[in-house]
Amino acid sequence: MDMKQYLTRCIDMALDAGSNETSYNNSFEIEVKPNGFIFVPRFPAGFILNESLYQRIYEIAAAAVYPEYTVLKQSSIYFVPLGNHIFSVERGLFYPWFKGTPTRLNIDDLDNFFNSRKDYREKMLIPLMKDYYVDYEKVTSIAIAGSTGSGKSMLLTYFLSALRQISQIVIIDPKFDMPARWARDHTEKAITPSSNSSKSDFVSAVNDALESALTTIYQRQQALFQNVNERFRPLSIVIDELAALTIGVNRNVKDAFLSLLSQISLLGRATSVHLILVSQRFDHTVVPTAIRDQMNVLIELGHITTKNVQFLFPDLDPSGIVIPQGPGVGIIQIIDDQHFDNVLPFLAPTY
Ligand SMILES: Nc1ncnc2c1ncn2[C@@H]1O[C@H](COP(=O)(O)OP(=O)(O)OP(=O)(O)O)[C@@H](O)[C@H]1O
Repeated sequence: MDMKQYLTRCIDMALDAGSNETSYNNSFEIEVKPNGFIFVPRFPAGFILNESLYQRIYEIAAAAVYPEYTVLKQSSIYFVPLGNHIFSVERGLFYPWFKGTPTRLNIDDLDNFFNSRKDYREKMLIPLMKDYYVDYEKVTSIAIAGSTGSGKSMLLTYFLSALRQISQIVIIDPKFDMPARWARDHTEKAITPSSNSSKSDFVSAVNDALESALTTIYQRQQALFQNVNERFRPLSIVIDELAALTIGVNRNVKDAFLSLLSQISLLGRATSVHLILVSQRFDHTVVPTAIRDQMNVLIELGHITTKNVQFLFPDLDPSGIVIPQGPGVGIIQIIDDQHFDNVLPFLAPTY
């Protein structure tokens, strides 16, 4: 059986299951293309071509073609005109896919791996999975979410090793944990709480660092005003466990922190000032929606459920996305002008 026949049967049987009145039999056709397949309904049909039908077919097909293909989840119905000028079959529902499944990178020695990348452009392309890169010049802010033990620290260390080659880094580590140790071992700057000062003092120190980043942004804006082609070395502000900075802190200090963070997230794009934020959750008590909306690399690790993804991916219903099991696994979306905006299964690099 070829893919066209196989998909037709899978969809036909699953759609008809449990329904007495509706027969899909002979009422649609499947066209298989290299970059996806098209569900072509034959009108008049006994079903309604709506969002719910689109997503049901996605769920059936995504599982049916795994692991030969990965069908890309769309947030809404994807119509395509077929251009054949036959009223009954002039349109279809498109399901983009790519061959195979997302594949994890296994790296022996992280520092060696990034040191061996040669020129600056190559270093700017941070590999995240096999044949899947994020271009640091094209994105401003990265959000990493996930429950305890889901692999956030390991992924953050990976990003830090990559960024060390291309960016000035300021690390903010409220838990005095892995990022602080990494900074010590790699002689980078880290802001951490100290035993003899209050939490508000610590957040005030963080605010000083953010103000300094904002000053850099203003200076760079001036430079850009003079010369629109001016390029800057990236400055990356890395904040681990964001929630720890906003909970239980003096109201004024917290408001100042969130206001600075919002300004950096809004203005950093043109001036190469980046935010990398890590938090178990990104609900509105942790980060205002204005900041969340500016994030253009979104990663959720751990258990992927509608409830868990609602903050980083408010429009996503994750049902049907085939996510492998294991540590450092979840979903990713890169919003730039190079990737499709789809949410993909994600396997964080192992090293
Ligand atoms: N990409 C990965 N590849 C292989 N193993 C991983 C990966 N990510 C995480 N793990 C395993 O899962 C364990 C927990 O990961 P990690 O400490 O990064 O989680 P976390 O989300 O930072 O947890 P916490 O919030 O408690 O700090 C790691 O010690 C490692 O054994």
